[in-house]
Amino acid sequence: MIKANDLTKFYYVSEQKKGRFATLRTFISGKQNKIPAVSDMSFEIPRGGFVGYIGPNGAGKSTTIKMLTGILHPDGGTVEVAGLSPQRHRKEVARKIGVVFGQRTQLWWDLPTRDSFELLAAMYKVGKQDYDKAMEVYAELLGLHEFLDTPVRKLSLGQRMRADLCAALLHDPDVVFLDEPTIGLDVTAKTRIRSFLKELNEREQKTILLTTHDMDDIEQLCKQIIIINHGQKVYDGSLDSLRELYPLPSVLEVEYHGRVEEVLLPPGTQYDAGRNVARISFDKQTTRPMQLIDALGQCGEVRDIRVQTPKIEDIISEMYAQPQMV
Ligand SMILES: Nc1ncnc2c1ncn2[C@@H]1O[C@H](COP(=O)(O)OP(=O)(O)OP(=O)(O)O)[C@@H](O)[C@H]1O
Repeated sequence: MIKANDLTKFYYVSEQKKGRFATLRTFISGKQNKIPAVSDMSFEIPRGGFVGYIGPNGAGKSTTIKMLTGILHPDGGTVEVAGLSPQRHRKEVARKIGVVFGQRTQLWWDLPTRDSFELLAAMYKVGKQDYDKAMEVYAELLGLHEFLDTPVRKLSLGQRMRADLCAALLHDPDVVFLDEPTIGLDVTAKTRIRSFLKELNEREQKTILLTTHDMDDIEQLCKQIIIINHGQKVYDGSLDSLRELYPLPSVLEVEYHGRVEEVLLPPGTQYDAGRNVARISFDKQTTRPMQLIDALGQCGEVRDIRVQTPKIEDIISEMYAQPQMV
């Protein structure tokens, strides 16, 4: 459904002069540096795939999405979405894809949410029957009824994200690109969006490419992950295989009120007497955090519990610490 072949993109950035009148001298010199944002990127995503496209800040994720959606022209390589080139067949591809940028909205700020949907449906030439059917399904699944008549600027972030998802799906695209759809949302809002995306992929067989910095999004949703760093692909496969290659533990931290029975702490626990905090590493695949919470709860009166899961940045650091695998 999506094919990228040696996809490459450079940006040209003015060479910054230093010292007196730096801005003016930068402007006059006109010298530009060529910065590779994406280099020789190749991957394939099958119909019905759910792919996490991940990497640290500045890795080249948004630049790739912009090339896949036809917003940017590649400097090298080719891309195909639903059998078409987004650059040569931009309009046809636009009908086959839906895009959500978590940081921006495609809805009209001052209009009631419903009016934005109607405008988008008219732009995509969605017939009345299809529009009504899509609204019936998505408004229900995303819980939009309560704010359909509210202006977009008055929506909470979670409500706006749900509305943006609906807007991206009204023309029934085969492929959905999601750039950080859960950014800034609370746990309940994230859970709601994730279960919707799962259903969209499983029931409607939409092909989804998701960029995110949230490992829980990846764990709960993605069948395939592609990791990029400095514009290059460093991993393409399942999360389970990645975990086997780079096992990284989660960490449970328990903070206590008052005295702690240190002798009862499970083996491997580090206890920081100054902060009254116990820390233990565990593998989420083999150990349930509840078992450890129970054990640590026996050692004193618990004030707070925190679980830290490995971050994608940690996995990438680990990959570079073991370069033979990259
Ligand atoms: N318009 C631009 N002009 C010049 N350089 C750019 C431009 N857009 C992005 N870049 C640079 O290209 C590289 C890749 O940027 P990109 O936005 O694709 O990364 P990203 O992985 O999406 O990052 P983030 O997770 O922070 O959104 C970065 O070094 C960035 O500074």
